[in-house]
Amino acid sequence: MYALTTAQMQALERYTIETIGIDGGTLMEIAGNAVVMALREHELLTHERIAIVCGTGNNGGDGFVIARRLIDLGYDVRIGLAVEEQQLRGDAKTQYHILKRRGIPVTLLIEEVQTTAWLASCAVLIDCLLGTGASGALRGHMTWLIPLINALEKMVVAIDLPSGLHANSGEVVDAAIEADYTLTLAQPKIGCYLQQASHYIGELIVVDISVPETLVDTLHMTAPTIVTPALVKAALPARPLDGHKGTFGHGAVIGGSQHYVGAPLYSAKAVFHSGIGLISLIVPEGLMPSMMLQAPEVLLKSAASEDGYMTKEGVALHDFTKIRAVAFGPGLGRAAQLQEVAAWLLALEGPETIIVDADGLYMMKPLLQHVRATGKCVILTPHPGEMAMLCDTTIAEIEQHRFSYARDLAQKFGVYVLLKGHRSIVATPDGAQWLIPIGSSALGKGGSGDVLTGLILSFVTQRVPAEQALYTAAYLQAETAEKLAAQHSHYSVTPEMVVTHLGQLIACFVK
Ligand SMILES: NC(=O)C1=CN([C@@H]2O[C@H](COP(=O)(O)OP(=O)(O)OC[C@H]3O[C@@H](n4cnc5c(N)ncnc54)[C@H](OP(=O)(O)O)[C@@H]3O)[C@@H](O)[C@H]2O)[C@H](O)CC1
Ligand SMILES: [K+]
Repeated sequence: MYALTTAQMQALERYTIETIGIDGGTLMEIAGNAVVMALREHELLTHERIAIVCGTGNNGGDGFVIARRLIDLGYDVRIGLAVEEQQLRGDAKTQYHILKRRGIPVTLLIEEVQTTAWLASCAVLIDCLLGTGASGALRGHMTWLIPLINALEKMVVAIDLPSGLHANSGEVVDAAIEADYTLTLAQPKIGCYLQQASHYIGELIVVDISVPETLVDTLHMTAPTIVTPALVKAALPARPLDGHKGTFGHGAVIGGSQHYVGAPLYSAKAVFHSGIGLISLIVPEGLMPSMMLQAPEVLLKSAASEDGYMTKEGVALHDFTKIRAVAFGPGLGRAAQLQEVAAWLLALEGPETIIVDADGLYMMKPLLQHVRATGKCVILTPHPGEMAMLCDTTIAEIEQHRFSYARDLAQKFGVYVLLKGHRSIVATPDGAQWLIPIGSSALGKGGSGDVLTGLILSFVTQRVPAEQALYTAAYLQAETAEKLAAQHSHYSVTPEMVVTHLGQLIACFVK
């Protein structure tokens, strides 16, 4: 499954019509019928009255097909048109005339008081006002109709996209339908994962309309792959029955400073709950007493420090020859000597992979142009604020163009990037991207980033390829947090709870 732009979706549609030979009218008929099947399969219909509201374009045309088919199946359906009849064009106009010839009435929704009463008499509202063709601020009757639909607080199912949500950017100019469910056609649109889109989308269901996913390859498109449970299951490291500590590998966390004691501990604990063989935790010497008894499974190592921050000499005393991967940054702080640690780490023989998080990102930024020459696999895991620092721009700019900033950073320096957020993105040096379609507000707490870093470290140490380790870690953390939030609320789930409950989710995947 891919997240596509409007232009890409239109290219797939054009290919299906012009090259495969399924004409536009037939495609609309297939789409409408497929939506009806999905509505029934997901039990979104009621035997009370259903209203289908339609606009000028093909999204409205889909609505006419859906309405006709539901009527044929015995549902009590009302159809509303939010534009004048003469504004209809192409396949939508054809479908409108099919309704007319069938004697099915269509109500014009061009007057607010009557429309309110009309909508209020229905239990479910199906939104076919605008789809991928929407642009700019709302115009005409949509300006009052969309807020009115939201105010009625009925169950709303949006077809293809919630009307008013921009398919490419996730932007909402004035208002957009706040759907309970969005039945998107063929493939999800990229805007469903950007900005505030999740507020409008509700549950996203993808409907197959005979525009197959394989066309994305046929047409050589580059689009982010949406991470599914199947991809996560396939990426989990093998666990041979006779495996031992050496099989599952030795990783290290370098972090902690006088002000941040908990962060590296969270990373180290997450590592241990996800299959690694051995974990070393290297912290400034002053932190040793407070860490001693907190995680007995961790090999705790002290590094000489100055002003509460570790020194290169202090870290370099330790043996890294058997360590496969290092996470650099949790609780590290920022100090000039830490830049020396970063430079030493990049040049270090032994660890094949370096994961850079939190303040480590600030220390690594001036060195990024040297990454390619080292031949190491370097993974950056910024949140939007850290990404803005790395790209010398603002958070707002990053949030508006998440996919392009992640891809450009990865390609510029030959690094792997996990741009965190409500919908995290993975980008690789060769331009591939993955999108994690889930997230959790329960993770909006200090410590969550450290847990994620630990999970990534654990998976790469177990020799999971970097991009798979990134999307698997992010997916498992978000899903665990959501499952916990269902029991304990989004307010109360802590990073520690996520760590200790990860195993329940992993168990479901490896069954
Ligand atoms: N993906 C597929 O393979 C298929 C998709 N289908 C459906 O088609 C729509 C896309 O259809 P399209 O006609 O391109 O676009 P819309 O239905 O979104 O309508 C666009 C018209 O709406 C008006 N418009 C645009 N922006 C606004 C606005 N901000 N306010 C008010 N009105 C707006 C505009 O009309 P004008 O008369 O004002 O010019 C646009 O022309 C896709 O989403 C699917 O639902 C196919 O049915 C099956 C295959
Ligand atoms: K819609």
